[in-house]
Amino acid sequence: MYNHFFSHVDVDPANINILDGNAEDLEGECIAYEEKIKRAGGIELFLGGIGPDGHIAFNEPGSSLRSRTRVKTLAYETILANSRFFGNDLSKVPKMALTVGVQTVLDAREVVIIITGPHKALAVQKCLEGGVNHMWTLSALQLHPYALIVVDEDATLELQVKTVKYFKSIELVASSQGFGQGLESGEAVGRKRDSVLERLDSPSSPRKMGEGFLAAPGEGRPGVKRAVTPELVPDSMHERLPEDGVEGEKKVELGAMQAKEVPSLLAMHERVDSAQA
Ligand SMILES: N[C@@H]1[C@@H](O)[C@H](O)[C@@H](COP(=O)(O)O)O[C@@H]1O
Repeated sequence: MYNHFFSHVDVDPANINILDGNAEDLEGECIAYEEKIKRAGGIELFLGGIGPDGHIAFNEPGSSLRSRTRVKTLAYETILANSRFFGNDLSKVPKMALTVGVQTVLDAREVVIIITGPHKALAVQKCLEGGVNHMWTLSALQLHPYALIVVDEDATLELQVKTVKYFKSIELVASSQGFGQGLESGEAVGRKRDSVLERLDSPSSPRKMGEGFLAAPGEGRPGVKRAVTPELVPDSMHERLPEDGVEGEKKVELGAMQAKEVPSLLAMHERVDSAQA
């Protein structure tokens, strides 16, 4: 960690906290680690990798998705994968490790996982295309609001072509619209939330709780009437678009397949209008 990471970034050594696998009281060490995270205000960014069996941190297959920092017995595959750090001598690789839990990772504000190589391709497929599953613990990230998985081409080998194309196309469209992968700072998100809450609570806010709800006839709560608000009148989406397209819209260069699909989607209203005529 020092050679490959900490020595390259501007970090105060006092702020480096690595679990001590040689601590006398291993359980105490794990409890203290969770407590330190809590006292620091939580993990801002969790950066990690996975094993070929899809484990995140050292949360081997079958780990509880609610797990926290604890002692974990390593799978043979993991011992094998980590033998490169021990002169390829299996007997020197520890058989147990201290690791943050799946829930510890899920609690981080943002998670970035870097996955390279064909030997991780099956794990990528299981975790991205399959459901949330404790046998492939990376899959728990499907529940995280800000998770980014960075892969090389080799790691995508087991994915469906459709999946790879899908992710590439949404990336292209998002960047053409000026959206990156960046996550706003916690403060900025907090400020935005405060201002929205303030607006909702403001007495001058046109919408108060209960207004605009549809109550079944005769079952309405006192003061709540069935009303057709302007929002409930169906309108045509295309009428909201300016004649010459959305202002500032950038041209999206899509592959041959999408190029055919996008214009037909944009022209959807025309088909609806002609069907109604
Ligand atoms: N605990 C796991 C390791 O078991 C795994 O090997 C590594 C990925 O490392 P790499 O991307 O170098 O294979 O991620 C985590 O740290």
